[in-house]
Amino acid sequence: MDKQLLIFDFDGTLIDSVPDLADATNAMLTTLGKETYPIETIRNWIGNGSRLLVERALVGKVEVLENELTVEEADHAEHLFFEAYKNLSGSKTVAYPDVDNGLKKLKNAGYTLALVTNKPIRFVPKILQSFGWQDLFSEVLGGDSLSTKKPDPAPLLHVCEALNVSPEQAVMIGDSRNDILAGQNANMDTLGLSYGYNYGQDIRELNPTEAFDSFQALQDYLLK
Ligand SMILES: O=C(O)COP(=O)(O)O
Ligand SMILES: [Mg+2]
Repeated sequence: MDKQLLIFDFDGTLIDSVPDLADATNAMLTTLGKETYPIETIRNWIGNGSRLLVERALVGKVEVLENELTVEEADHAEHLFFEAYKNLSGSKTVAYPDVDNGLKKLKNAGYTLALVTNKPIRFVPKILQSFGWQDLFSEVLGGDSLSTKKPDPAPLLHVCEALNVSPEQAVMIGDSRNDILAGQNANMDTLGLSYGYNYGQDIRELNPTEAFDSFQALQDYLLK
């Protein structure tokens, strides 16, 4: 493939972090004396960063209506979630099959790698370190690194600028509509992965440039 820069999403693309995110969400709900949810429900609330995950858990559904929660209520719950996730993050999180090897092969093949996640940046270095990936990525941005997050194109364009690569030379790779829309909004090719978290919707419905059912298939395509 004639691209230079691969911008990866994190949760649902490289790592399966749902078990830890679900535990932290349920710990927060338990502290608040509220009903907890099964992991399969919580999986469909991931993708727009921690704040929206917390708000969705508080109302028990994906769509959070205006005025359904007070800012104070959501702030307090988010604080409880952060405390729980700080302790839990990484304990049940695993890399998807072939990701560890695949990332190293792609880097060795000459691609520049970057990471753009909607996860708050403070949780990212510890997880990268736990997989020994701290030196793989030339740029790493979290959901709160800039004033906007995916599906806004700003984080992707920021990475391109920092690495002096044009959007045409970059490709966004992710599991969620937020990744595909961010890439499309940045005028980049997009590669979708079907195994992650996309609100239960097939990633192909977002019309990515290509879509794959495994990291191995993605890797084969990129190394062709
Ligand atoms: O934190 C989230 O909501 C999702 O994170 P991601 O952007 O790495 O998939
Ligand atoms: Mg994701």
